[in-house]
Amino acid sequence: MSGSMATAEASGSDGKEQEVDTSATYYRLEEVAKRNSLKELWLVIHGRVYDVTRFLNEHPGGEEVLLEQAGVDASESFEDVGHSSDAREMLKQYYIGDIHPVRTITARSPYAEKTTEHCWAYWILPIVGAVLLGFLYRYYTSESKSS
Ligand code: HEM
Repeated sequence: MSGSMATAEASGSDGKEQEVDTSATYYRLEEVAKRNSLKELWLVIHGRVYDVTRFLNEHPGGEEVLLEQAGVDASESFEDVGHSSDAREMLKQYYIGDIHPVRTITARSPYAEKTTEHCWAYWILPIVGAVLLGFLYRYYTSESKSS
């Protein structure tokens, strides 16, 4: 936690460069999804992006399982296998960046709320208009009857 915050703070000032061991690179899920072949194979485990292209032949679990998870979030499959701590240690070698945090947040709530607001406006305006027209119609018809 504090590590990533330090990175974010330091990335703005050039003087602190030596203190920053990992300047975070962010990828979007769409970018990861494009690397889904034997030529180039990326996958996501717990929000981190791994380029496992050169690991395919070396994976003790075989390249087939990695191909199945190519370009997608493989966190669940990775955990289901119960990989050893050695395997987790190996992840570091293939780490290339993180999944973009902003996109994940905006994709969930604020946009969804906005669309509902729009829907309401689209519904309410015609209804209010129709009710007003109804009243006007009744007003005029009752007036013409009484006269
Ligand atoms: C970069 C990511 C990965 C690394 C570094 C990695 C590493 C390893 C290692 C070192 C082993 C040997 C057993 C162990 O030490 O736990 C292993 C086995 C295995 N892995 Fe992975 N793995 C990765 C991703 C995956 C993924 C995404 C799957 C998807 C299902 C997977 C499925 C398996 C299976 C089925 C085995 C065989 C387990 C067994 O023989 O008991 N691995 N992996």
